[in-house]
Amino acid sequence: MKTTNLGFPRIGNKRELKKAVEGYWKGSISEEQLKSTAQEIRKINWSLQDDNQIDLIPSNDFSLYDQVLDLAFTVGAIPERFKTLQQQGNLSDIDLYFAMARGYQQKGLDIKAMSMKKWFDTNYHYIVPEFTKNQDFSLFSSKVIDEFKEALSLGIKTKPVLIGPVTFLLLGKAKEDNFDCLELLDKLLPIYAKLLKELKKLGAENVQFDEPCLALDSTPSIRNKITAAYNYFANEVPSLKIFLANYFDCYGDNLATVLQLPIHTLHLDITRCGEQINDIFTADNFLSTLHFSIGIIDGRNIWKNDYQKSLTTLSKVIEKVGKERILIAPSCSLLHVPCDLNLETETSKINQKILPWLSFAKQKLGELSALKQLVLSDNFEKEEDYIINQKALQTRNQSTVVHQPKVKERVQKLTAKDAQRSHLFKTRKILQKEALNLPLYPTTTIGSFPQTKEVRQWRAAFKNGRLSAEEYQSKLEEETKRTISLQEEIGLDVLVHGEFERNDMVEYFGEQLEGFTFSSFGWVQSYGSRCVKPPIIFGDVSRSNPMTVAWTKYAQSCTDKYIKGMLTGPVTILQWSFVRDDQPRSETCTQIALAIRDEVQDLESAGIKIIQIDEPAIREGLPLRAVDWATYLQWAVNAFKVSSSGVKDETQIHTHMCYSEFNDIIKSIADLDADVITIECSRSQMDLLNAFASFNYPNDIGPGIYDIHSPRVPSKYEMVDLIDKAKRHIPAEQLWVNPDCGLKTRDWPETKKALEKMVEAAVTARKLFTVLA
Ligand SMILES: CN1c2c(nc(N)[nH]c2=O)NC[C@@H]1CNc1ccc(C(=O)N[C@@H](CCC(=O)N[C@@H](CCC(=O)N[C@@H](CCC(=O)O)C(=O)O)C(=O)O)C(=O)O)cc1
Ligand SMILES: N[C@@H](CCS)C(=O)O
Ligand SMILES: [Zn+2]
Repeated sequence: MKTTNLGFPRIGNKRELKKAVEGYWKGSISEEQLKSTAQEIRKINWSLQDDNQIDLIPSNDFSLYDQVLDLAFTVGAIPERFKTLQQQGNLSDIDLYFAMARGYQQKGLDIKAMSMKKWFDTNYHYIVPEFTKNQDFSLFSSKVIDEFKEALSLGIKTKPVLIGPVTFLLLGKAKEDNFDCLELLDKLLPIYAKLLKELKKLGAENVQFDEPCLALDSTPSIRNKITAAYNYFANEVPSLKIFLANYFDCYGDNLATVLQLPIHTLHLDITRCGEQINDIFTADNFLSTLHFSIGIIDGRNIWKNDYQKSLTTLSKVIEKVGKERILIAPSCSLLHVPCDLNLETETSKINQKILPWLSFAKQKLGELSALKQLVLSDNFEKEEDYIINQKALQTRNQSTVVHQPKVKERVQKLTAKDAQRSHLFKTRKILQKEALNLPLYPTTTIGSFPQTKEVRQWRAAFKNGRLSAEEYQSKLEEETKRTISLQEEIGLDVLVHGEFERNDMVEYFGEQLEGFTFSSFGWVQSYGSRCVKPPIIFGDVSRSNPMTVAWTKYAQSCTDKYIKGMLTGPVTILQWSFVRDDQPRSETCTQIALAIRDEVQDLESAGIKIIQIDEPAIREGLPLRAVDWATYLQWAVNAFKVSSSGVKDETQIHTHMCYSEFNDIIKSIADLDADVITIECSRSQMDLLNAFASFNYPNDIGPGIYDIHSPRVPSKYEMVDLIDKAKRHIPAEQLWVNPDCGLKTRDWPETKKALEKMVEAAVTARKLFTVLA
């Protein structure tokens, strides 16, 4: 029996990679310095896994930006505009790579970045490969080979990780009509084969192919492609052991196919789909040579593994196939959990009572080797590792900090009425029009304004005591006031306070809610160099004090215009936190919803007439298989409605969503019954609105008319054009004008210019509307 790992976090314990990459972008460090930091991180990660006696250690799980972009780069799937850019701008390969991820606006050139999308149901974003019908592939980068050699020189023969060809093509975007990216498989496979042969020559024995597309609803054509690809590899490189990994859900209707593949090992995510063990071992057609990687350590959450449960599962598997054909593994790459719990020392903000219940990436490696030892032990119950583990779990189960009867009671007492506004939108719209008197195409922003280095430094200084609470508050109030004056000058209709007090839109709320704790160094990569520090929900959730009322009231005191109160919604707080695993997610979500409801009502009582409850993660939380959607949508929509329905009809509730496609869930979006929804739309040139239009979406919509992910300032006419496009989908009286998302990652000069143009565009669109009417 062996242990293996599927991938390790690459940002470094203290986000060394983030700092180096951003330093390189700013020009403060050289390419060599960046590469040396990257190499040091890889070395630390490999050594750590080696020290923990992991038998099969991954390589090529490292990335300077994103592993899907790495693969596109490796197989030469470089869109034409970037090939031209490289020539015109004389870019080095590394600058070409970053240009694909971030776009390029220098030397008079203006090239749009490739788009980003959520990686399955995670909060990690990948760069979407772009494919054309006549797409050619070639071996463009030797990263996979280089990193294998690098580990070899440290005495570690790794298992290189590659995203499988079928998943890679399915994740891509066809840049031309009427062609299916999967048609490119035959052209792509020889490039993979070249890599495999080269790896084999260097001594590689195992290669991991990640094919998480197998966790999605599939088709016979996709299954045929899977069969074709892995038969091809087996023929081309017969002696290489192929480790096929699917994670985040069951193999489902793909199971029969994968059980027949000429592969060495099949990886199963037991944390998400325990029942597939039974399915496999009751199937009469799996190959007697097949090995199984049992993904039993949760790669998506931070709770200690329950050794008793795991050993029971493992013993069932061993009984069927014997120890020799088993590997113990995390359920997926450890990319989705923080690096090391040991960084949370006694000075950490983390609740010290909770600490013994947790396990981050490094600790999960320890769990893997401990489990292996326990399986091999004659009397595991007497082993120290087992006793300590069970004691920690017992303390957690019995802890008084977890269970709050009053919270449970409040959830129990909820009725349908609590999740329903008093009147239908039609009536509310009239009342709100009277109360608010906003123009046609009202202009607003999504909430955050630039989180400058200064703002972050004030927060850091406040946290470590170098700035008093009064000084911190007064600095943020000044920044808020300045931002409000600016919004007034620009002529926006509905203003925001700017969210300067927030480290993050979820962590900020987590820090103030009961039942949550938060780490000091628990960073997880969200995209590129950007990281988040997900709060940890360990117990029943409630709100003991208002969280945003003082900031919002202060902002409202600076202006006669409306300030939009700004909250994060229950589903998003749930989705972007590490969630307790001892009760259903729906229960935890309802508890959060009640806490947000309290805040909404307090904002209303403080005189705030417009309140936005952000839910960018509703779509991301959708289960991977359609059969599970209805249950999720029912409780997720209900939670939002619990949070938003405790106010008067005149109070206008907004919600905001980004990174989402709405076709699949449009009915549920309508069921949220928010008075206004603002959505990210500009990159799709309003195509996203099709879903709303064909559904005759009844409430108001603000389709984003400028892309906030790029420093580029759109012209007024571009935006007038987008408003016009939106008007072709949705009646003008329902439309709002706003950017795609918050402005926290932008700089001030471009923000100011873009918002000025946006307001000018709304004014022009209003005039055009009047003329045409
Ligand atoms: C909307 N998005 C979000 C997602 N998930 C979230 N949980 N939150 C989101 O907003 N998912 C989808 C998208 C992803 N988008 C982003 C966008 C931007 C970031 C980002 O900027 N992350 C920051 C970290 C933010 C943060 O917590 N900042 C802290 C400061 C922490 C820090 O760096 N401190 C320094 C000292 C300060 C200094 O001197 O500058 C230190 O510790 O060294 C804060 O503001 O207080 C990032 O840096 O990556 C993430 C997701
Ligand atoms: N209110 C948040 C939403 C981000 S999705 C912001 O503006 O940053
Ligand atoms: Zn957003």
